[in-house]
Amino acid sequence: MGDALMAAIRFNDLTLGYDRRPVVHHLQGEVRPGALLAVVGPNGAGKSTLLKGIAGAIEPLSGSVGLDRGATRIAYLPQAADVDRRFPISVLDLVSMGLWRRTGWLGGVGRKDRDAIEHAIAAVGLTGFEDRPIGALSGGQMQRALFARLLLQDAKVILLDEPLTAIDAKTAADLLDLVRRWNAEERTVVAVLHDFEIVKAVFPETLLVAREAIAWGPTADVLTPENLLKARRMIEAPDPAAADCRRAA
Ligand SMILES: Nc1ncnc2c1ncn2[C@@H]1O[C@H](COP(=O)(O)OP(=O)(O)OP(=O)(O)O)[C@@H](O)[C@H]1O
Repeated sequence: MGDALMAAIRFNDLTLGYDRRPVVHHLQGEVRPGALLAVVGPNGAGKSTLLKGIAGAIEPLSGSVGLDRGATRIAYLPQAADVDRRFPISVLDLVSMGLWRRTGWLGGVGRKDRDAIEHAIAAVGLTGFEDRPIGALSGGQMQRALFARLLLQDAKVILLDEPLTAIDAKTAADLLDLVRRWNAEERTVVAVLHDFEIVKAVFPETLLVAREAIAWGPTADVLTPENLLKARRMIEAPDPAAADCRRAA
């Protein structure tokens, strides 16, 4: 019971996949509250799948993700490619969605909420863009708007799937400042990233996945040439763990 309170996210022999085909196998471990954890690995390693599993967007094939869904609010930023920007809404509408949990679909937005929305938009440098349709934003501006929505969600656990991909250096630096701010506020941040320089500079802890956890711990201990080679080999080889899973089933 005491232990349960110590973890923000707990993986209990977690296997995730699609159509009964496992992608991430037998993950075990826990993310402590307030952790700043990078998830890295080759393309197709299962990083996005893992975030979807934590967010509850997909059900485990076996095992479980332990979190107190009632008490722990989760905010999830999907990969940019998964966000439909043809949806005809303005920046203001998009950012305001961060308050839906509080206001409900038809709930009124009071003065305090309007201030909070304004602050969030200012915090990501989008003041003046409020009425712009999201389809008319650059990739970087869209990512700023999505971060403003995350700010309003006020979640204890924040999941970011490749938040800095195809983003210029200035925007990346601004968004990383928000990540640092969340960390200072003792929120738990789990981010899928491909840029190891950013991981080393900002994320003290790293999980290297390639179908399974190859290494998990302090970033410098995880991002070694040996571990990265092991991860690449794991992805390039036929999937032996899938056979293991069938045997275990
Ligand atoms: N909706 C889906 N249905 C079936 N298979 C899927 C689905 N989404 C992902 N996969 C498969 O699961 C595996 C892991 O994909 P995932 O997107 O989790 O990897 P990733 O590590 O995030 O990769 P990348 O770095 O390329 O984004 C891949 O083989 C992929 O083809």
